Amino acid sequence: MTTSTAPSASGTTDVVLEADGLTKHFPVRKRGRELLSRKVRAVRAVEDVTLRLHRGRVTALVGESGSGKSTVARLLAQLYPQTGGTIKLHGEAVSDAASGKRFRAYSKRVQMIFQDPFASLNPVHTVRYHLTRALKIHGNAGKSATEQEAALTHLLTRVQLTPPERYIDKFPHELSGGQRQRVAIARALGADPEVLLADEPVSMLDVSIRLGVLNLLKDLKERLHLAILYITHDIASARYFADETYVMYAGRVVEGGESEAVTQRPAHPYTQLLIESAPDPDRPAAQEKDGGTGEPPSLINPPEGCRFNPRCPYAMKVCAEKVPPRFAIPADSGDGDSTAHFAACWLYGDGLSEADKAKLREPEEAL
Ligand SMILES: Nc1ncnc2c1ncn2[C@@H]1O[C@H](COP(=O)(O)OP(=O)(O)OP(=O)(O)O)[C@@H](O)[C@H]1O
Repeated sequence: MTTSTAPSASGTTDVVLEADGLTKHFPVRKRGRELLSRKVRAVRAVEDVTLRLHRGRVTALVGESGSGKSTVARLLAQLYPQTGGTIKLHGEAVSDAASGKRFRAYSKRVQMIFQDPFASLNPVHTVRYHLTRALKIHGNAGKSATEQEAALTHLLTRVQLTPPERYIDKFPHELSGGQRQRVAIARALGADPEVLLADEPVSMLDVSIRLGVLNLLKDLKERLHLAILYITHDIASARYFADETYVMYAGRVVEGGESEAVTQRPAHPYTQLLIESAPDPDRPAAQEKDGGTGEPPSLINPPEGCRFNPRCPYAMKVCAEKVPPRFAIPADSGDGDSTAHFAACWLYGDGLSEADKAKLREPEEAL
């Protein structure tokens, strides 16, 4: 059974931001003999991505480097125009927010946090400058100096940089990586947004402080009911931190659903590979896989059908011919919402024999 609309793991209708069929192709500059050809070459970075972000929920977008995660975030932030598909905020199409005024109105509601807290703050300006600017741009600085000061104090307290007076006049170089990322988050909150798009917000931080920043984002989700997109390479952190998880491979979403289901009962062979190759302290090192055979494909000439098919141990003829739609994965108990978990994989297609499905549970035999 295919799922007609993008399934929501939450079952809620409180969708804040949604993408349908989102596609981004980056044209490649022609060289040499290509100059004579009319053919337009492009990096097909994001292809037909459908996802929903819900109020008060964290949605993880997981995948290896180059799978298109950051491009999805930048499209959702309207930093790039999309090649195809639609983006809706509270049901209203926002595809052309590129112009100054409309972009500002949009970015007030949808804010982005970048991976590198060292690059995202201007080294010649203090925390006060960064936060005041954000408050002013988005009309949240109040009507008097006292109100502005109160708004600054409130922002720093929100991101647990307390007492605020210890941080407010510091320059970025006087702060640790974790503190800088908290300032970047405070700056985003200065817009009073509904959506935070967090592009690998902890991957450049020391392991010891990552959890603190993730817990802060979780706290913001709960207190401010923000819809958060959490982009990561680390599927283990998605289980801990995200309510829903989508897995991307080579520009396409291959699996999605409640994080618990996706991480504990991964259905797509790529998700299984991702989980098997993630470091796990409870598993002997000898059992860890090395990421499987092969490399991610070229996105200029991606494989026909399922983009994972050249690496997939279960690949069938159809996998190299047709792009698989999203197939619902029934809950273990059989009584769950079967639309909550899906995999874009022909192994779950109608007509697949029980013997073929059983192979999925016995990967060694299938190989
Ligand atoms: N501005 C651009 N011009 C051309 N190609 C681009 C551009 N931005 C991204 N790409 C290509 O699009 C593909 C997806 O890149 P993207 O950065 O979205 O992946 P990612 O999953 O976020 O990777 P990482 O985890 O390394 O950031 C890559 O092949 C990348 O080289």
